[in-house]
Amino acid sequence: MIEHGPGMPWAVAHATAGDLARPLPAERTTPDAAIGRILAVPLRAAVAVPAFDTAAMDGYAITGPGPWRVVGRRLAGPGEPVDPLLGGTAIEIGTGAAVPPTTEAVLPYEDSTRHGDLVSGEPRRPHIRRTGEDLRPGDLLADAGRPVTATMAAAAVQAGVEELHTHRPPAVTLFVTGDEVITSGQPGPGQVRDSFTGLVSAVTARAGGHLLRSTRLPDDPAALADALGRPGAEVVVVSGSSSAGAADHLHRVLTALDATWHVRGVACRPGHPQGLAELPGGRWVVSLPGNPYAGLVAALTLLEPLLAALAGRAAAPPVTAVVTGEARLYAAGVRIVPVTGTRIRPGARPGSLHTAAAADSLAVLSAAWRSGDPAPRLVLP
Ligand SMILES: Nc1nc2c(c(=O)[nH]1)N[C@H]1C(S)=C(S)[C@@H](COP(=O)(O)OP(=O)(O)OC[C@H]3O[C@@H](n4cnc5c(N)ncnc54)[C@H](O)[C@@H]3O)O[C@H]1N2
Ligand code: MOO
Repeated sequence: MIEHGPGMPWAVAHATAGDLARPLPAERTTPDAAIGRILAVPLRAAVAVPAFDTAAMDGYAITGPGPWRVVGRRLAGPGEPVDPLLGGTAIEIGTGAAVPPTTEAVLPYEDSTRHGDLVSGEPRRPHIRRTGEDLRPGDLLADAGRPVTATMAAAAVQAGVEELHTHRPPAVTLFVTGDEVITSGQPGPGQVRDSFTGLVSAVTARAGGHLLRSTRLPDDPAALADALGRPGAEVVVVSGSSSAGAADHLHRVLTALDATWHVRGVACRPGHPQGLAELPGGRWVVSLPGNPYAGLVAALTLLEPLLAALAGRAAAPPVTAVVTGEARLYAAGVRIVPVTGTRIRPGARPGSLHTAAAADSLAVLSAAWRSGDPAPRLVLP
């Protein structure tokens, strides 16, 4: 059962979830498969960029004083190296083609005049991208700990990198408890439709993990114990069953499984009965209160920082920004309210998501907060 008293201060709970877990081991993947993951080792160029002396314009590769006699043509594409250019000669060249050794400049078509096989003009700039002038093998592209973006993956490919070393993304399984919860169709009398699976999936993906599956469980301690005891994902999320009711078995089951509690109740409204525990063997259990808005608060307070840490992201305190408006503050902890821009959206209740649906973030208001003061922000998924 949830401990009596207000519970762990919200900021301590949030920081604890981000500090507890070490990043999962690194894996090698293609650059594209690494997008969204976190670099486990620095990313360095494998080859020079450009890899060869390259024409930067369409025109003529020239050397020596003009006019130049055009002795050949080279367009971008594979091919044996061409012979060095002799003084007073030129070859017609395409952007991206390897320039012949000894080329002094590429004369763009628009700066040149051609009569028969003679070309003349005034080279104003070399228009040659020299081997390695952007990157040399071993140059640093990104430090360990950086998230791999699509741009970074493309830069890695350009620098000849075939594999990136990134932390394995944490896998999550969600157990949706509650005899009253249905996962499809319109609820009948006494039933509610599951609103956790989509939210947990989105928060998980944003933190760098992936939701393996969501399974509904009845309010039955044996079913819950069996589900938690089975090997599987690194992180098990349980929605509902977090509180004091006759059907709320999670705390008893975790005690029976010899779990260690790291967070057991948080001094916040809503979301008070949330928790974070560790099973023998190292799997994590995150307990989300069944009230959907309270569960969302818990997903952003405990699940997201835990997953981010497992995915290899450095823990960071939440961004703080000014909040204006009115809220009923909670004397023994924080009140967590939906906010659009700086403005509080009034009327959020633990069981309902519609107020948060119209907001862009949640603001964490201390008992001392006054309109216009900054407060930590949790961006809504
Ligand atoms: N005597 C006490 N009662 C309650 C306390 C308390 O401290 N003492 N805490 C209240 C608070 S705060 C919350 S939050 C809830 C937490 O409840 P549980 O986590 O045990 O969840 P349930 O009782 O199963 O459900 C609560 C509520 O949420 C609805 N629900 C559950 N799962 C889903 C789902 N997947 N999708 C949509 N809605 C869901 C469920 O039908 C209930 O209405 O306990 C208070 N009680
Ligand atoms: O804190 Mo419950 O988490 O109010 O709805």
